Amino acid sequence: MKAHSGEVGVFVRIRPTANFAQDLIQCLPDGQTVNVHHRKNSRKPLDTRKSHVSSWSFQLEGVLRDVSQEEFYTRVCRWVVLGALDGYNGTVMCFGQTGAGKTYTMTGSTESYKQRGIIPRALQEVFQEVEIRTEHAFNVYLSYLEIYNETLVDLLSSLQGSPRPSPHGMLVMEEPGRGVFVRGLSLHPVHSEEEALNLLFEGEMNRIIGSHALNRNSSRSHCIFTVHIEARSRTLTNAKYVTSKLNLVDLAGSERLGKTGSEGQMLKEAVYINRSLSFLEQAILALGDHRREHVPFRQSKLTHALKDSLGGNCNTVLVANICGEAAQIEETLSTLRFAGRMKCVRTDPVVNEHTDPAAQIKKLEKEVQKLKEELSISNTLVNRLESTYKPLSEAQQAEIHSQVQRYLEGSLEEINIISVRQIQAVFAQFKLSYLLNVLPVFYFLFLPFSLKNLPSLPSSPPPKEEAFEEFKLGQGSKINSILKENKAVLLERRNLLRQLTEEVNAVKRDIDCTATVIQQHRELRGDQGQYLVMEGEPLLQEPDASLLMRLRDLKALYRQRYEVLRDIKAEVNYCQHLVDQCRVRLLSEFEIWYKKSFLVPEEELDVTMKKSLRQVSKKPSHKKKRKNRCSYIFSS
Ligand SMILES: Nc1ncnc2c1ncn2[C@@H]1O[C@H](COP(=O)(O)OP(=O)(O)OP(=O)(O)O)[C@@H](O)[C@H]1O
Repeated sequence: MKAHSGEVGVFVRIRPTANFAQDLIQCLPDGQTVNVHHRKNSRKPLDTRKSHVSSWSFQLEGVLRDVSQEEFYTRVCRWVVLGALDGYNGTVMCFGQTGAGKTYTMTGSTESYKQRGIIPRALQEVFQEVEIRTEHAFNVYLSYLEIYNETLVDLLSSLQGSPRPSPHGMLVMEEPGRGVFVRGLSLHPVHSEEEALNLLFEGEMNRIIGSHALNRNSSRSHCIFTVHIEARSRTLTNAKYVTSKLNLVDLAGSERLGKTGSEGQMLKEAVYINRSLSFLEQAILALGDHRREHVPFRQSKLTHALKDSLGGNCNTVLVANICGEAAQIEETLSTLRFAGRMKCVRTDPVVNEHTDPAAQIKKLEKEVQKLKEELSISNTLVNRLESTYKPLSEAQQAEIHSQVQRYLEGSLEEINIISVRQIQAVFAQFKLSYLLNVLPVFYFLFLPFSLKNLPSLPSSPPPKEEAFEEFKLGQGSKINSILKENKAVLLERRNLLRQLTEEVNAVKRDIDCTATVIQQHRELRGDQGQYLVMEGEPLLQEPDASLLMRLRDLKALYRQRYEVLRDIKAEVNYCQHLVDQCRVRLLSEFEIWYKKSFLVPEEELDVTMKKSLRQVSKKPSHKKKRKNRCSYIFSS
């Protein structure tokens, strides 16, 4: 199933009625056009003297009247569900006035199996496909979110294994790579259609129980049922996998406040619904206008939660549910206008492909192993010595250090290349020498190691610990003092870093507190009905200007301190690097000094050292050959 690139799929579904207003609503035979004629005084159809008739024509992807639930699902939703199984995000959303058939379309009627709606049919389709697509392993999870009066409710939180509700409540959030998600919303793994349906019923039940307990109307909320799908190939052993979200959204019914004459709790619910639907409309308008750079998604919980499901990287379908009666003609018109705007929103779905880091590592490890084996075979074929992939031993490192020093001093003409690892170690030694010579702090302290000032040779070597202390006071005193100095600088930088981190965290806490207070102010005003609604448009009152200014200043301070923190972090890393380098240098010089000072027998030397020493011995030397091999080592 390919994605529908282009526009959002918009369909109209007309609720069956015996009083269909034939003269006001005309469905054209093309199955895509609906014409509406509206008389200003249509509530009094007989009084036609002063009425003025206006006509509108809406062309959509489909106008569906008297279609069964099965046909509706097949024509409107099936492709979105199949797309989700292929890794495309999908959204099907029902919009319309109260009683127009949104819940019937989305969930269906409990009266008969035939009348089940989109959600149960989609769940059936998903698990049928999971059975068929044996080349993939699927993981399916469900979540069920309700938004009532701008409050987020987890309809599946009563289930076993759900995370404990966060003390901060649920929150719509965004993260790079993860997109929009609701923090604190429980996600439940399901393995069969039956298990999934049980969760749907549980959620429906919780919605009803919640509405009774809190004395509110269950159809006065927005509901988002989400099927989260993850698919991994069973045949390809690559680390790639795809994920998708299928959002099935039943919006609360839109209604005109004046018409219903509602008051108290009902009025408050209606204000919240109208406000969030008006924000939804604003977001849709912005999405449809390609010149607009900013889309106001954060104005309500609904638009924020649906941010990545209304167009863009998503197969989106809007079902505009309308009533066919003359008395509802104004609401029908307003629903069709919304549908017309939604048609302008563009979609460009792409598969959500991810790379599994653990699988990627496994794959690379296998590849390395294979390459090693191939290299080993090729070495055998050309009679080359086996390369080793183990890290260099201390003795090997000491030898490389000695070679580099002698090379720099001019006593060694060239360094024989043995392996890539050895080349890297040689370069590291060059770098270290360079750093020790050019950095001002080391410049005057650094003196190249000299073999001429060797101590007189004792008969048996002293313990290494003792010798090391002696070395640090004598031959290695310079590099030791550099190490000490660098350690002190590192400590001082680390303290500064700790101090700055605390400062930055304190500013962050301040920002969070201020933002919470601002949010509380806003909610308080909303609760007290201070959000005015004029002509369906909500008027927002801002919290105290001083709080907003404080938030702005805190954010600026945070940015500034964060930059300093970042610089200090880099300095600490650099200082740590220097300390490590000095430590290696001190140890390797000590190793050389120890061996040279205390006549370490040749057998104790590493094979690599012996080899390179022999190479040196083979070279024509301007120095006199000695009988004793050890004394020869010292002279080189
Ligand atoms: N296509 C249809 N065929 C048969 N009955 C329908 C159809 N659409 C809606 N109904 C019936 O109309 C009534 C109202 O429908 P429904 O509850 O789905 O409306 P709604 O838009 O969800 O309303 P609300 O916004 O209040 O939740 C229900 O009894 C439902 O069974």
